[in-house]
Order: sequence, then C-alpha cells, then structure tokens
Amino acid sequence: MAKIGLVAHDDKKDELCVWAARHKRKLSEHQLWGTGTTGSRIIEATGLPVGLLKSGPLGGDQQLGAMIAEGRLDVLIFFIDPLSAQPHDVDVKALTRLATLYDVMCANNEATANAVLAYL
Ligand SMILES: O=C(CO)COP(=O)(O)O
Repeated sequence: MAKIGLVAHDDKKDELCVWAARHKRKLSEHQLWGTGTTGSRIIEATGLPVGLLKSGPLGGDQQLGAMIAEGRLDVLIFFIDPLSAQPHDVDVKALTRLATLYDVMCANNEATANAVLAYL
C-alpha cells in the first residue's frame, strides 16, 4: 500500500476528480492524502477516504512537503496549472523540489499519473 498525495490547482481540480473517479478501485488500495480543497472535492467525487491537510495556499503544500521529507509519502499526484500564476508559487516550487530531492514519484499531468498508478 502506497501513501499518495493528491493535489490540483483550481483549473485542474475537475480533471483530477474525473481521473480519481476513473481509478477509484485502484486508488482504494492505497492511503490517500490531499490538500484541503482538492481532497474534499475527491471525497465528494469518489467517496474514497482522503486525509485532509490545510488548503494549499494556507500551508497544505508545505504539509505534503514535510511528509515527503519525513518519508511519509511515496507518490505525489499534483496536477499543476501551467497557464495561471499562483499566489503561493514558492510553496508549489518547494513541494515539487522536495519530491525531486527525495526521489518521490511525482506526476504533474494525467498521462504521468496513469503511468505511476499502473506501476503501483
Ligand atoms: O493550491 C494547491 C496546490 O498548490 C491546492 O490547494 P487546495 O487543494 O486547497 O486548493
């Protein structure tokens, strides 16, 4: 069982919810964590249990980063919106940086998320 973090920027939340619903059975085999809004939307969309952290801009990205640094997260599924500026861009960069540093599987789009989930 892998520990998976789920995050999406606002314009990507629908896409992540549809993806999570499509992969509900496989995701149910793993322990799920999400930033506040994304995690709540995934619970609504799938009924899967998701541990809720703070909303991303309020520290949720940093909480996921801390989980990575402490070895408590195996996979990060983070649908980033490449077309919008984020007020908390430094947090976004810190999270993806820690995922890279700690060699955590990190999927920033649907194609990669599919590949990661197929691997698990
Ligand atoms: O901002 C986010 C990722 O950077 C996600 O946070 P929310 O899921 O709370 O919207």
